Amino acid sequence: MDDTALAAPELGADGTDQGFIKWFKALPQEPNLVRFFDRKDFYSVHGENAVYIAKSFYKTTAVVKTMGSSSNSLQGVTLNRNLFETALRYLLVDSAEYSVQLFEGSGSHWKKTREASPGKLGAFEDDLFRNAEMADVPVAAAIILGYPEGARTIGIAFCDAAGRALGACEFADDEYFCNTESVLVQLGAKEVVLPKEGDATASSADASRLRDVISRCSALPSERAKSNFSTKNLEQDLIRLLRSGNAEQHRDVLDRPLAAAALSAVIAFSELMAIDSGHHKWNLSLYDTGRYMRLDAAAQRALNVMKQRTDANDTFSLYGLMNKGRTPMAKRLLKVWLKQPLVNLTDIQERHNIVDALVDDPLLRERLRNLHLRGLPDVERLARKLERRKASLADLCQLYRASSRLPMLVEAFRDYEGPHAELLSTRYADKLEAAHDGEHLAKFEELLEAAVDLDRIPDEYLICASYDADLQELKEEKDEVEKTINSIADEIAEDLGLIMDKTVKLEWHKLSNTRTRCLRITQSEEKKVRKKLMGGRYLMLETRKDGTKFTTKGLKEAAERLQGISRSYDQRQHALVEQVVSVAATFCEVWEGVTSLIAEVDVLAGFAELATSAPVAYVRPNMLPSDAGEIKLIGCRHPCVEAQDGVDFIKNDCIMERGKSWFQVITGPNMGGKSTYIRQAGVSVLMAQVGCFVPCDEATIAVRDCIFARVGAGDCQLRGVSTFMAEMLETAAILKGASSKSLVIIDELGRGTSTYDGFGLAWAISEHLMAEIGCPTLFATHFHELTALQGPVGVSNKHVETAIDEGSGKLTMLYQVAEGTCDRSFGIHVAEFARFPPEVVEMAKRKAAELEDFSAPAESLGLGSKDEGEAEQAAKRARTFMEDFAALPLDSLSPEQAVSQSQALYKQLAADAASMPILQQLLQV
Ligand SMILES: Nc1ncnc2c1ncn2[C@@H]1O[C@H](COP(=O)(O)OP(=O)(O)OP(=O)(O)O)[C@@H](O)[C@H]1O
Repeated sequence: MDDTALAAPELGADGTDQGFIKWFKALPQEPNLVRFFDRKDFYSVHGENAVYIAKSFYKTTAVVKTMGSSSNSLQGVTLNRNLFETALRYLLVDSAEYSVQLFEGSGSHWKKTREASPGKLGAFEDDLFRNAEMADVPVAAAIILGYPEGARTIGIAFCDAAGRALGACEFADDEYFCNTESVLVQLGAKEVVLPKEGDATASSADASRLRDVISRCSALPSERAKSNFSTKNLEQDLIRLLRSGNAEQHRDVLDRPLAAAALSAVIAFSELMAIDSGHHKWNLSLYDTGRYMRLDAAAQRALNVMKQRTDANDTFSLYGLMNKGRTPMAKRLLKVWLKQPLVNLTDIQERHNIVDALVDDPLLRERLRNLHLRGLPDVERLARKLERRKASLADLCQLYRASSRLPMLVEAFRDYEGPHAELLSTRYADKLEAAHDGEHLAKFEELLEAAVDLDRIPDEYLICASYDADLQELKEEKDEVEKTINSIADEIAEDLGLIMDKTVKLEWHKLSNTRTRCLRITQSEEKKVRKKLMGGRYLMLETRKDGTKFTTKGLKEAAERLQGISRSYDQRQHALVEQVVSVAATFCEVWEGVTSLIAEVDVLAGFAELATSAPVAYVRPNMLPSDAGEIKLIGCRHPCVEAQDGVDFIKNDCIMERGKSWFQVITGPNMGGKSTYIRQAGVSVLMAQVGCFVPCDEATIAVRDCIFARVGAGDCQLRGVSTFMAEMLETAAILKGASSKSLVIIDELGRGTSTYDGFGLAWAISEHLMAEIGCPTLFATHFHELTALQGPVGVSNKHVETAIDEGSGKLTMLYQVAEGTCDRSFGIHVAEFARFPPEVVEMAKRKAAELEDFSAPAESLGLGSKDEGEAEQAAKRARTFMEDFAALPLDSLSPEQAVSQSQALYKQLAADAASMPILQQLLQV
């Protein structure tokens, strides 16, 4: 943000108006709504929002001014245009948690002229994206819940304004709304319309769980009256909205009452009927929930799919890592793809084929990325502007620039001679060529070449005179008068003995509402010619420090003529721009097709770039049908961890075979690399199904229909779930949604609890996954007891290896995942590390096997006895120490925590030993 953006403009008289304050205070209070007031040269925000805006954007409340008197006062803060746009972007797009209203007027007369919310940006689109890329596709959704025949059923519809796509579907869901959650994640909905509480048919428990799901998916719930869900006019509305003009062919949607109700609500919310330019432009489909891989919000988070505000750098998230596209369209498409990984084997392989071609042919990749795609404008947004007839001549010229690149793209594809030549030809070259033929974009280019004065670009965007006879005539007249003005000026200069453009200049002078031509001379020149100037021929206009302005009757008349002609010329320009825009708008459909091809090529070329530029090159995964029982990731890495500076990543194999190692339990110390190992497997599967190569040396992946991820306590706290049990039960319920074709990743379930409840549930979940679902599962846990699991799917126990340097006592994480269960003497290593006397460690080692059995007699602790009572006491104390030590959840503590807690126990023991010579003796040996 620059300094000018931070200077708060002063609130004027309007702001202090008592009428305004009274009127403002009477407005209904609505949470998450920010009202802006357009005060012509700046904007203002009032009340509580003023403080919020000041803190968020000025980083100080000093800019908040109190208006009015003490009995009737109101806080206000002002924003210049830049800051207004920044605030809008934050409220509506980045945080996507607010609605915004803009009021225009003065005094106490203000009218709401525009409003927007995260799922409906239309009214502010130009302000939002004038100086910033549109990073997301704004999708609005509507949900209605019903219980036909007693079954909990969801109707959901969405509106993707950018892609002009409407969709709806209806499905049964469980009490945790797992299916709804994955559909919301797939759609990337920013705002979800729901029937107003009270109006809704949903039970209150269901309604509140549904709201939780919506928030978990980072969408804003937006309540609307039940009447918005009425389907009374739906068919008529669809006839007007749909490209086909035919509602009948959408009986698949219309005959599903809840889907249709949700569709009505999303159409009403997005105000589609009110936007004439959108009529007959929309496509409607019955949304197939099985079309894409399902990811719930927790899986998205666990796999770091999307960027978080707290990410220290871009490569922390998969999106940041994979976002190598050159155009804004590619950036948006990647977000959509990451939410909608493919499940159809052929479609996945087709994307891999294209990436393959681009990996194998670096020249083609280079040509596409660095010559033809780099610097392309946001064609998608420009085309939409054009469609709404809001495009300027400059916008059309941007589209012209994009259009002229298409033949080069075609040529680049045609030059490729590798194994995927036919695919590149049919998928891109042929289509782009057809879009650019004489009937389509070549014609669009001709139109602009004929219409736009290309010589004046980029200084001015004007229709060229030759395009229109009237304009030509006006231009000639204008040139003629300008010539006259110049010769009058020359003649004046000669008369005064001055040199044009040196000692005298021809300039503009503002006279009330008009401008006229004049001559200006400096003060010192004025002294020399003052006599002549005062001679009556010259009319003095103004004398200031920077000189004296004057004119003559002839010059003034000529300037007036020029003004008249200029006005007509400008009007003609304006009319012609409108004409050109409306002709250009007939090409919108072609642009839509081109946009999606460019975006796709750009994303895939970015994947190829990532695959080749990663610290270790990625490989093309061999994809198998989803019923194949095999996921083999050889030399697998976590792409985000690997990409961090200074990380020397240790690769691991993750081989999951049905019947052998379909269910893997990974144990090992905290910070040992368990999470990274299980997440990198999930990330690789996700990347493969998005169409990307994978961070492995070799990979075979049976397509997954969904990835479920559950992460333990950390996540629980984040979500504010009241009890740990609730989280566990929810996990058990959510896993009902998994099938044998899913991938389940569970990380440290039950961490933070030492109760048997946690373990019992972890066991129950595992049993359920193995016996009932049979899906490949990676389970990182500190419950060693889970390693005793057995099942027909094949359980494989793994552990992450650590090493203790005997000399320094330093514990090193090797990050190597090895077969078998974790070495349980880890706790003893920690004790060594904590510099326990070797004898105590020795004793602990001997007793390690019996740790659970604390009934060992005193002698077994090797205490011997002179005095039975004292020995007994010492043994008792030693046993307590052993009990306490055994109870430390060493595997779920960091090494530092383990050491400090062990040391604390030891210190206590040593202190108690002060009064127990036997114990003292033992500790000092
Ligand atoms: N294979 C690896 N190669 C290099 N560094 C790794 C590897 N795996 C993990 N790390 C590093 O170790 C850190 C801890 O790893 P991770 O979170 O996976 O451990 P964990 O055993 O799951 O611990 P926790 O139980 O605390 O989640 C990671 O942030 C990463 O920096």
